[in-house]
Amino acid sequence: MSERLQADWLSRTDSGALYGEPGLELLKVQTRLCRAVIAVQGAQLLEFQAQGREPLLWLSPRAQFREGKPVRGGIPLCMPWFGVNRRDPAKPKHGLVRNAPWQLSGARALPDGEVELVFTYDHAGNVLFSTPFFCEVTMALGRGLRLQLALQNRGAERTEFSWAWHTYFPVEELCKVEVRGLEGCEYLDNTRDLQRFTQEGALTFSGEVDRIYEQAPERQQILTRAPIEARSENCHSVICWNPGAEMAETLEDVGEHYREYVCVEHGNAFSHSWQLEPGAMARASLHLQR
Ligand SMILES: O=P(O)(O)OC[C@H]1O[C@@H](O)[C@H](O)[C@@H](O)[C@@H]1O
Repeated sequence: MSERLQADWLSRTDSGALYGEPGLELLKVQTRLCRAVIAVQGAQLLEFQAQGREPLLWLSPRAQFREGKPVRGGIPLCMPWFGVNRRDPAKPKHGLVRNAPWQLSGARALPDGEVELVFTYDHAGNVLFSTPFFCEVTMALGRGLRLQLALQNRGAERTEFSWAWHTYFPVEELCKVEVRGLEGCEYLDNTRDLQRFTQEGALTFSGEVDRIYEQAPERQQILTRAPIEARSENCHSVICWNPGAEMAETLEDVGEHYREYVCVEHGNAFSHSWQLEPGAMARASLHLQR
């Protein structure tokens, strides 16, 4: 049973009701412009579909919905470190906010038919990441999807934060997908000890791809049957990932489904990580649309 919140376009449900796997609290958005499902844990969009268009996000048919565990698909937010923690590789990959309990702190309808949700997460500082920080994600859902991030260092020391919106996009034929908008960019190849290369032409996927593009431009297109446009502000890193057949076998929530998605992730990692002074706040945004 889903419980209606104050707005008639927003209801509370859970992963048992929607995906047959109890474990996580979910929010459902249904408006005349779109439908979306969001996990409160991690403030993670799991599904988004604009009226009359194809779904924008891929959610693994093998996704697991457990408290404190990452959900495979949608848009997890990786933070306060992206990928392997460089100071302590034993720490969990991609930081802690994707597995953390967030708060829904606002929900309102905008004049043009879009709706806006605001989620916050307040990190007190712990053994995983000692600096306290505050994070706010605003989602505007309409014919497209707009995400805004505000991150504030609430500690007493200058601290490095690296992060990305780790978006999973659905594709029909992995071997025919092209990502445009990265031509000529330098990237670090995570399948080759982070060696540096230059992207020649559009990015295609034959085998494992795991690349961190630096100084990425603001726009990319993911060419599938219904092309996807990504436009970002203040996201200087774009990370492209698909595990390929062999690595996918080792991921129990992916397996043979690796052919169904590509990740094109937007954020600031490696040389573009944010260095925030005590009290400083940084912002970024991402706009996605079919
Ligand atoms: O399985 P996870 O922790 O969600 O990470 C998935 C992938 O995320 C990508 O962003 C990384 O570049 C890859 O190296 C990583 O394998």
